[in-house]
Amino acid sequence: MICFSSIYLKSMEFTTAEPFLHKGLLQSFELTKYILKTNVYPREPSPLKELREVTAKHPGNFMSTTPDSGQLMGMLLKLINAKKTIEIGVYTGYSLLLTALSIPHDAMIIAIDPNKETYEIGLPIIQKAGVEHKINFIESQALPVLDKLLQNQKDNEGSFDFAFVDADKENYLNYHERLLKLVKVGGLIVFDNTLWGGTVAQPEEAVSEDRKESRRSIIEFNNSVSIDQRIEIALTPSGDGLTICRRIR
Ligand SMILES: C[S@@+](CC[C@H](N)C(=O)[O-])C[C@H]1O[C@@H](n2cnc3c(N)ncnc32)[C@H](O)[C@@H]1O
Ligand SMILES: O=c1cc(-c2ccc(O)cc2)oc2c(O)c(O)ccc12
Repeated sequence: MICFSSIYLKSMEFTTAEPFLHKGLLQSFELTKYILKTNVYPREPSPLKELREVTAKHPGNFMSTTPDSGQLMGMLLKLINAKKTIEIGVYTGYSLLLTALSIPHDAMIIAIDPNKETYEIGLPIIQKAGVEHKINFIESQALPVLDKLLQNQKDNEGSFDFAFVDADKENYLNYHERLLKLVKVGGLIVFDNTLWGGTVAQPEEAVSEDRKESRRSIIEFNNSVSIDQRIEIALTPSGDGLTICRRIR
C-alpha cells in the first residue's frame, strides 16, 4: 500500500486540472491517468468539464466526486431510468450536475448541503446547462430533511429511485437507515469514499489523526452493509471507493 503522504507528493507533479489523480486507489498514477484520458474525459459532457475546471481552483477541490465515479453513476441512473433522486453532500455540484444531466427532463433531485456558498460556485454552470429546474437545493444538515420527508409517509416512503451520499462519514449509517425507507424496492443508494483513501485496510496506528474518526465510521458502515439482508451490494474501487446498494426488500 502506498502511504498517503507519498501519494500527495506525487500528485503535486500534476496540474490543477487533474486534482483527482491522487484520490484514485489504483497503485499507479499512470493507470489512473490512462483511464481518465482514454475513457472518461473524452466522454465527459462539456458543462461537467467546465465545473470540474472551476472547482479545481477551489481549496476544497479534493472533495469532488471523481469523474470516473461520476461516469459510473451516470450509467446507473440511466440503467434504472431514475426520476426521483436525492443527494446528500453537494459541494460545488459535480455529482449533482452529473445527476441532473443523466435523468430525464421531468425528473428531480433533492440536493441537501448546509453550505450554499460552495453550491453557488457551480450554479451558473448548472443554469447554463439548462438543468436547474430539476434541482431542489435545500440548505441544511441532511438528517432533519430526511426525517421530515419520512414524516410524509404517503408521498415519500418507497418513492425515490436513487440516492447518492457524499457527506459527513460519521452519519453514513444514519443516512442508510433513512434512505432505505425512502428508496423503492429495486432502487439504488450509492455511497462515496467507502475505501477512505485506502485507510480501511490499514492498521489504525498507520492512519493520520485527522482521518481516524471517519475511517472508523466507514469501517463500521462497510461491516454493517456487508451483512444487511435488505440490500444487495457492490463495493467498487472507483475513485475513493463507491458502494452501490440495491434495495431488495
Ligand atoms: C465531499 S463534499 C461533496 C462533494 C460532491 N458530491 C461533489 O461531487 O462535488 C461533502 C459535502 O458534504 C457537506 N456536508 C457536511 N455535513 C453535511 C450534513 N450533515 N448534511 C449534508 N451535507 C453535509 C459539506 O458541506 C460538503 O459540501
Ligand atoms: O477530506 C475529506 C473530507 C470530507 C468531509 C469531511 C467532513 C464532512 O462533514 C463532509 C465531508 O469528505 C471528503 C470526500 O468526500 C472526499 O472525496 C475526499 C476527501 C474528503
